[in-house]
Amino acid sequence: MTTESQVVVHRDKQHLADASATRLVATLAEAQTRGREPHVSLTGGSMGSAIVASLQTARGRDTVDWSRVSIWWGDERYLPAGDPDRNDTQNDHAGLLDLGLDPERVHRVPGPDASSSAEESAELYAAALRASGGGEFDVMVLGVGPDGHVASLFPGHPAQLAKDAIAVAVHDSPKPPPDRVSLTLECLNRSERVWFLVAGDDKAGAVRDGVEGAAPERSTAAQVRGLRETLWLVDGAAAAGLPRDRLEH
Ligand SMILES: O=C1O[C@H](COP(=O)(O)O)[C@@H](O)[C@H](O)[C@H]1O
Repeated sequence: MTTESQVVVHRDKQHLADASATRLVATLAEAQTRGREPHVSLTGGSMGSAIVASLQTARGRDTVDWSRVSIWWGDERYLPAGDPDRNDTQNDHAGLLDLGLDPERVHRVPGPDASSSAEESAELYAAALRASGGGEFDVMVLGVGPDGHVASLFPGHPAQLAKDAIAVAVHDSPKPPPDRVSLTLECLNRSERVWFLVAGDDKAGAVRDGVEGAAPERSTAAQVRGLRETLWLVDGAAAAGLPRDRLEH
């Protein structure tokens, strides 16, 4: 845990998605200026597709060489390629592939059509991360569930406690579908920048717990910090449980 978290509040979900997309573009462009070939981890859920959709029209979009950006996911529902409930399918439908990415650098979590089990999928995904240099992300984008989960690591679930692993199989997920693959806390915590994207009043408690550093049984989000930056990018409704002196606008 290396950085203090900052909270940035946006007017509503759309402004949050648009501002986060602009922030991502600026961060990637700056990394490329330094000669980096950046790695970004995307998220599923309500904000996952919102930021991808906003990237289509984000200011400065063309300053990024998207063909040299590597894309990963923090978690995936263990379903076949193209299943509408997969996070990557939802991001694809939001326009991910219209950005000009190199398909070789879009690293999808294998589903049951490409692996024999969620365990094997996690191993294959971890191997792909190791082959790419070890699973250190420039930007880790995370949604947060109302129960405080990030990726597919649910508070109190055994997968949350996985050690010495990059990725882990998750069974009996409290949120459907039951079988998933997730990056581990150890891996999430090797990201330069961690950005939590959260909108909606049903998430106000999860945001408060995450920002205030609640225990693992209550909040997985609270266990994740970026090496260089930890940002809670939220809308006004999701920020409702926080003291005013924690907020930036
Ligand atoms: O199932 C998932 O849920 C979380 C949060 O989703 P939301 O719809 O409550 O915003 C998401 O971040 C994760 O990637 C996904 O698999």
